[in-house]
Amino acid sequence: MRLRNKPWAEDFIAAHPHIVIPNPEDYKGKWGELFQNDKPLHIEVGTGKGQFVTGMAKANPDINYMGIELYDSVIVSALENALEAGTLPNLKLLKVNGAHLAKFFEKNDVSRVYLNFSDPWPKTRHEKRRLSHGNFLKLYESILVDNGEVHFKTDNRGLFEFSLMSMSAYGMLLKYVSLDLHANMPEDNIMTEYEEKFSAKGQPIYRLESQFLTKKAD
Ligand SMILES: C[S@@+](CC[C@H](N)C(=O)[O-])C[C@H]1O[C@@H](n2cnc3c(N)ncnc32)[C@H](O)[C@@H]1O
Repeated sequence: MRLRNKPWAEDFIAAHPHIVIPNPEDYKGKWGELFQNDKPLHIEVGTGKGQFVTGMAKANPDINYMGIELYDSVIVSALENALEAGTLPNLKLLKVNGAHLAKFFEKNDVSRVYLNFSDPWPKTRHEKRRLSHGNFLKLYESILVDNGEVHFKTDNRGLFEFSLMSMSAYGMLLKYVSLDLHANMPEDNIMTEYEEKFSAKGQPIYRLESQFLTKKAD
């Protein structure tokens, strides 16, 4: 059943606490207890309707996935996608602001961060809201394992260039950069909703993989 009536979203979400975690602060430092295993945890910040995390969870049962989304009205669609996909014990959703990740995760909780088609916030005065701004990178570093990675896809050239510069200025290693992912699409690429929409229009998809480097002691 597809829910169109968004006022129902809150109740629908609350009825599925095994997928949309109602008390994420309880698992800080011990997410393995929730998943009942010690597999690595990969999170997507700004998961939208969750097509990517659901597809990744199906394709990679040895990794735990968590889709993080700000809005009830959007995460309800991710929940519907997760339910339609059937039993995926390695998939959870969190309805929280990505700016507050440190409330729910601590160092070594997360092995990889995905940022897919993040809002570009094109005005310079809003650049701190971009999910690849240095302040967000610092936050990701504080919850990732040593040498943890950030994987990023976008259709937006301005955001892509900003993110390359931001990650490079932060001292991250740029491991992979593509200016047209679909020209030579990796077999294991899982498309997001936005990726499908923009690539269908013939727009190039930019992608990068970057890695935090362990800081040497002085
Ligand atoms: C443009 S959509 C992309 C959705 C999906 N990742 C995709 O590629 O199809 C960006 C999503 O990020 C969410 N978002 C933006 N800022 C966020 C934040 N600070 N924390 C969590 N989600 C956020 C928005 O609500 C929106 O659903």
